[in-house]
Amino acid sequence: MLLRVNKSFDTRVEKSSRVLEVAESFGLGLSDKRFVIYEDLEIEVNDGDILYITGQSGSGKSLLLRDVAQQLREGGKNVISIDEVPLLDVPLVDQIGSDTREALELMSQAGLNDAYVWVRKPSELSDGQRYRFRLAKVLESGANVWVADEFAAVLDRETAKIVAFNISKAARTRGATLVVATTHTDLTKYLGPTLTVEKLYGERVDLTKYEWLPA
Ligand SMILES: Nc1ncnc2c1ncn2[C@@H]1O[C@H](COP(=O)(O)OP(=O)(O)OP(=O)(O)O)[C@@H](O)[C@H]1O
Repeated sequence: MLLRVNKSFDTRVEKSSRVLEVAESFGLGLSDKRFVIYEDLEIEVNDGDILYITGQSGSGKSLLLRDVAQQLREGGKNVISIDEVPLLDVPLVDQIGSDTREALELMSQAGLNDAYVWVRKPSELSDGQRYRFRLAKVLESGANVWVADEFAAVLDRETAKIVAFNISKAARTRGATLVVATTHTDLTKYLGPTLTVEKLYGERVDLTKYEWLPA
């Protein structure tokens, strides 16, 4: 599916006296302009693709990820976003999988390998543990597009790499499309993306396609 992304904002700011002070002190022009982040960016996303969106904070990763998710949804895909996974206030092992075995399998795939954690409720977990549980729920969801903003940002880098490898493998196994965005650029080897999108300053975007041969 060929997606076209356009995104721009009005740069009009509220001219309070402090804003005017800042503008004057730092030579900031306050005339109304368009702030263009994406202009006719074309991205081809097919079933089973793995998109790795990187770029500095504020460069436009989330905007792109949300737009891609929305267009795929409009194209009839069943899209799940890790941020939207609802969690129940019961032990983890009771809210995933059709039985205990499957529950543990899903959580292990998402990098949750600790029995102590399996019997805890989401509210008793660290951010990183909760993130991995959400990933496990994504694996279980049966959706054909998996979207994760701030991907693995709350994980230490070693765990992030393992989780990236596991989720990518799970996506390939299930034929799901995976779209992740993060400032971290150290996951290419582990995700094995079919497309990397590096958002640079202004409207600049670097796209790199990879040929990936299933093992
Ligand atoms: N509603 C809005 N009005 C004006 N500018 C906006 C609006 N929403 C986002 N922006 C601008 O668009 C740019 C991209 O935002 P986006 O959230 O996609 O960044 P990001 O790369 O995901 O950053 P981060 O890694 O910090 O989450 C930012 O510079 C932000 O200021």
